[in-house]
Amino acid sequence: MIIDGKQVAAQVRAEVAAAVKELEARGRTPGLTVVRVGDDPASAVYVRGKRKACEEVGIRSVEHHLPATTSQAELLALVRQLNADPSVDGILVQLPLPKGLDESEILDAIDPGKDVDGFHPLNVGALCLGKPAPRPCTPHGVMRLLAEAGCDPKGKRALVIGRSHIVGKPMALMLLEKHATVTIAHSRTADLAAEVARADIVVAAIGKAEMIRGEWVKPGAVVIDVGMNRKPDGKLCGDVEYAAAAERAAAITPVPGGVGPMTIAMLLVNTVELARTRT
Ligand SMILES: NC(=O)C1=CN([C@@H]2O[C@H](COP(=O)(O)OP(=O)(O)OC[C@H]3O[C@@H](n4cnc5c(N)ncnc54)[C@H](OP(=O)(O)O)[C@@H]3O)[C@@H](O)[C@H]2O)C=CC1
Ligand SMILES: Nc1nc(=O)c2c([nH]1)NC[C@@H]1CN(c3ccc(C(=O)N[C@@H](CCC(=O)O)C(=O)O)cc3)C=[N+]21
Ligand SMILES: [Mg+2]
Repeated sequence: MIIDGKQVAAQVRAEVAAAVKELEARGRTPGLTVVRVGDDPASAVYVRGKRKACEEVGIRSVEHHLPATTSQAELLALVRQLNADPSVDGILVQLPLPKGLDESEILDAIDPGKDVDGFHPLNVGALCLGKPAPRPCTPHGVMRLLAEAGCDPKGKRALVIGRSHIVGKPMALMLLEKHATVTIAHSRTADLAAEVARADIVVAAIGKAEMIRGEWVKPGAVVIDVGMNRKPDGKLCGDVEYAAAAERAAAITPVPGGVGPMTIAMLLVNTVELARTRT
């Protein structure tokens, strides 16, 4: 079974569009502001996708594109200006920031009530404690894909490969919340193949083209590929050796068309939710 992220994302966008209409009937158009500093190529793809999705569902989207030479003080000033702007419901500062900028100081400065990414320490803490708060879009989207694929994590061995603040760590917390037995692997993991071979659910969030071999996958496992890598021929591919893994997996997400579209859809969900709570 191929888990069709494009299709699920379209369904989520339709739900969001209905919620936007409701808010609009109360005179409230949700607004998302994206801040991009410099020219990270992966970020450019993401920004285009977001703009299009916002248009489709009726969210007002504003983009600030600053040069790579922007100073910490200038970026902080912009964040504070957006915090104070009542037309802004969600603020997203595109990561990674260019070298020399202090990412954590910027994320801390975002109003936690406008933190669409769920990266502010207060919202990370809320996730950790199981309290309601905006949730990081990529792992949130993965949870929705698992649900759509009929995969209940309860009691399953889940392996998350990668421990970044934006994907791996929150992913592990969300799987734990759904009662999976969670393992987190990373660059110092001793025997990755053995960890994969044990897992009922594998979430790969590494950033290394096709490094998870299909033959490692346990027959009947559910494989979620978060990776977004570009091959020498320019094509996108994931962190999992797709064709070989698909032969063994019960269900698997493709790249593109898997997790990526869901990340954007969940960003819209978070924006509308923030607008609602601010109304
Ligand atoms: N589809 C989507 O919506 C999104 C896709 N992505 C993609 O997902 C991937 C991961 O992103 P992100 O979490 O930001 O990446 P990071 O680079 O921040 O984290 C990568 C993680 O992978 C681990 N890792 C690196 N090499 C190995 C290895 N050989 N074996 C096991 N673990 C390893 C690292 O371990 P250590 O901590 O020890 O260094 C680290 O924890 C990227 O391809 C990115 O483009 C990201 C966000 C959204
Ligand atoms: N503050 C912040 N939040 C993020 O969530 C964030 C970020 N910074 N920086 C960059 C990464 C990466 N990311 C992607 C989201 C969607 C696709 C996506 O839509 N991918 C399409 C492919 C598009 C294509 O064809 O090129 C797909 O997988 O089908 C990709 C990448 C979010 N990130
Ligand atoms: Mg994808």
